[in-house]
Amino acid sequence: MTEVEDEPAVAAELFGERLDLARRFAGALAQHGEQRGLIGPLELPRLWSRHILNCAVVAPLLRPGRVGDVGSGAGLPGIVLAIARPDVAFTLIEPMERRVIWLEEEVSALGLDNVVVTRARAEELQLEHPLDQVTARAVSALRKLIPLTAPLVRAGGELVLMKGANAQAEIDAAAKELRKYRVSNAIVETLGEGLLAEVTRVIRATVN
Ligand SMILES: C[S@@+](CC[C@H](N)C(=O)[O-])C[C@H]1O[C@@H](n2cnc3c(N)ncnc32)[C@H](O)[C@@H]1O
Repeated sequence: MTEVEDEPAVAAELFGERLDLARRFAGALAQHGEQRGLIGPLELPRLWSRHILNCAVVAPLLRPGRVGDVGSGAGLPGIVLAIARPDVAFTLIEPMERRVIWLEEEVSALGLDNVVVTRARAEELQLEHPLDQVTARAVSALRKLIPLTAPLVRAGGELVLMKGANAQAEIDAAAKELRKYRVSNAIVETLGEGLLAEVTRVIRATVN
């Protein structure tokens, strides 16, 4: 054992009996991701440890209910979370046609019956039922991400936004937007410490 736990055990715990689905998704992304413009070539060798598992550690934060993933792109974190949490209904929100096609193909190939893919810019989306939680990864800085995500969430719901090491600075810079969109209790939470090669940071905040 090195300074991190052994990754197969972490993956088995996060995905349970759906570990094979996660491996199939990682395999598809490794095979087609670069050619379809979903993932850079430098990311391929660390796809499993730095992308799939870094997204999967967010899964325990989700409540059974309706979760949207804004800017799903390659399916990170949306598809990974949908594999890990079959009890949650996911809406993957992505405006780019070729990425939407990829997401729809993977949802169908993996047989994910808890996922709907919606082609839209998040700020233009009209939802019949607001979401319980919204996730996003690598979409934009928090002050720009708040107007895209908070309006999709019901009062009392939550934002769970994957961020880098400067997450707290992003919260500080977004004070005006947090107020305007009635988002409170923004905190940075670190996930996967001692479990993953690189920790995952999320900003969690309540939408009022
Ligand atoms: C850098 S990619 C990140 C994709 C994925 N979340 C990941 O971590 O690999 C940003 C994604 O956000 C999408 N996006 C950009 N603006 C958006 C908007 N207004 N609403 C929804 N998605 C948006 C882009 O099309 C793109 O797929």
